[in-house]
Amino acid sequence: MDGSINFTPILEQVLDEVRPLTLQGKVANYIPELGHVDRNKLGIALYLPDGGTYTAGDAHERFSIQSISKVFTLIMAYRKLGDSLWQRVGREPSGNPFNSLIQLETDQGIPRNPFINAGALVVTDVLCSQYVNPHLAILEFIRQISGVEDINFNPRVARSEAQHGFRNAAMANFIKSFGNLKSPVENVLETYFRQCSIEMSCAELVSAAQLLVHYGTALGVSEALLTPSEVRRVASIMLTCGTYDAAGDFAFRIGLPAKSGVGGGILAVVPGRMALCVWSPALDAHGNSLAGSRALELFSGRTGFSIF
Ligand SMILES: NC(=O)CC[C@H](N)C(=O)O
Repeated sequence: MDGSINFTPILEQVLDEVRPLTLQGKVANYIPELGHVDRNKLGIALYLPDGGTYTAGDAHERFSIQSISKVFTLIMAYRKLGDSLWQRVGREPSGNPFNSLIQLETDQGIPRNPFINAGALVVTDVLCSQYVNPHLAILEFIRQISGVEDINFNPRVARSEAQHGFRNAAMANFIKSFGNLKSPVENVLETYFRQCSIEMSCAELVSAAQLLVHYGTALGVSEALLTPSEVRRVASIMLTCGTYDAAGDFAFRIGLPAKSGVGGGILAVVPGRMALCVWSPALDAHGNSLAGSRALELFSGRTGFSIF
């Protein structure tokens, strides 16, 4: 695809086609505060290195990034620990739902990958050991790489999740029992719930993802934050684990490394080529945005933006 194409009409057409799907699926309400979001919201943003940013629909409205935050915390922890990170968390798809506890016992508290909740808690624990105020460090990092200074937490969402986060608390305690959480469980959970409550728009997420598109160089940051080979590894984990037990189906239908969140956002990235973010709050049974997944599928099918 060449940079002179105007992608806005393609994005608008994709949104028009998937709009009926926003009525299907379920807005996540196991975090009660997320259940109040309007299911009619639908936005998409595309960043191309040689073409800039294209947007359609509600691309500038902020939503709860939830598990998309796991991409940013993984990058931060990877920067700090390098390959020794993989002693504490694996990089194999789990084939199980994002909040499953089932493999943790047989795997001795080493979560399968950094994008299921168990793995993300370990990654957040790494940041708790590295920073005095890890939640502020995460926010600062996201502000820095996106170039948007007023990105923030939503304290109501963080509190709502803390009040109902029994599974995550069980998981964190279980991992701690195997010695794979170093900080107190309460600190790790508090940081994790806050990072999940960060609000960004599709346009802001594709800005932040420039770090991966440009092989480690972020917007407005002079030094490289990751090496090109680290970027390829993060993208590979997005492809194999970023959409949980639907990752195989995502690779088959869409062919893009992607990370979803229960706020209804999905961020897809191809290093060197593009970042694409879609938001529609209603989710399918795997916890991935239903209309959002279809939008990515239509877009990649129509433009040939697939890694395969
Ligand atoms: N898949 C997700 O977005 C899950 C994130 C959510 N905060 C949770 O821990 O349940």
